[in-house]
Amino acid sequence: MDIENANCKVKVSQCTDMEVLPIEKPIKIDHEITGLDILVQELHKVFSKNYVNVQDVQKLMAGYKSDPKDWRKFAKFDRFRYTRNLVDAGNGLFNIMILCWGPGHASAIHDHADSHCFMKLLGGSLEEVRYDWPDNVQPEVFKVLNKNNNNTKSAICPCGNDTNLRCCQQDNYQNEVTDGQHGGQDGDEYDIKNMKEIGRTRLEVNDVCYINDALGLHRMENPSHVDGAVSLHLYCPPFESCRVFDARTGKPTQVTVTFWSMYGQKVKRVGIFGAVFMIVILIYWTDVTFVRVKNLSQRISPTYLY
Ligand SMILES: N[C@@H](CS(=O)O)C(=O)O
Ligand SMILES: [Fe+2]
Repeated sequence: MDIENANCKVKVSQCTDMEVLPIEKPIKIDHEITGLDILVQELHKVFSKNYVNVQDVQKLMAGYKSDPKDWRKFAKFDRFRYTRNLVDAGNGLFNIMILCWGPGHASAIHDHADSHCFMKLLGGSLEEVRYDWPDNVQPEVFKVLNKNNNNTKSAICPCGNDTNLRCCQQDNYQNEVTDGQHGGQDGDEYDIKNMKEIGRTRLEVNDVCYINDALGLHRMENPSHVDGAVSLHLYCPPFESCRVFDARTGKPTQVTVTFWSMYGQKVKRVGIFGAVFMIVILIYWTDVTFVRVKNLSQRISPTYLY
């Protein structure tokens, strides 16, 4: 498999039988993209084709020069954790979002649900730490390739000498645990020191990087204690859940990814008190309706119903 030429309209594990094309290195930026809205338009054009080369997406993202006036309206920070803010849903073929990292905010070690993940730094700086898959957990792509973890990774890592399109690791998820099961068919034994760090990359404004499950796992961190950081992420195909890994043992947990805002509007969340309130109202309403129906039924046909 040659990830640099993978068709990112499909999951990574479905890219294994593609034709190998010559690789252009370093990736040249064909033309400058003059705004975030133009970048989104260009991405729609590219994704309207049957085949979308990983490099085409990298080039487009690299061709856009970060300008806060383009993305300020999407950049919504939270005090406690990084936020995911949807910019465009890409007709279901990709999604593009802005992530806002407060000082010291970080993601947990995660995978990318067999999708292709592109990231561009828009503001501040971020550090990406990449990890090997834990011994007893395998991504779908390794199962398909039927190769061992190490061989696969070294064969396909697209890192070149290009400093702008650096290979990096990152993930996307937020901290809503939806499934306490750990790994399904994956092994049940998780040893301390299961997570092996395999690289660190500092990203500066306008750097673009790419990761998928064949390249490993990662976490991102805003190393600044003072400044925020803003990054632009594109995932294709889009995914709704991924796995996070315990940094000490490598134990995986399935989590749902959520948005803090969509198209510049904060997503309304029902907190625990809101949920309890709604349940009380529902019980009250059901009870009132039941009594009404019961009374009505008694009037209509009392003997039949009782
Ligand atoms: N993949 C993470 C962000 S990162 O840490 O790469 C997310 O989508 O939330
Ligand atoms: Fe990520």
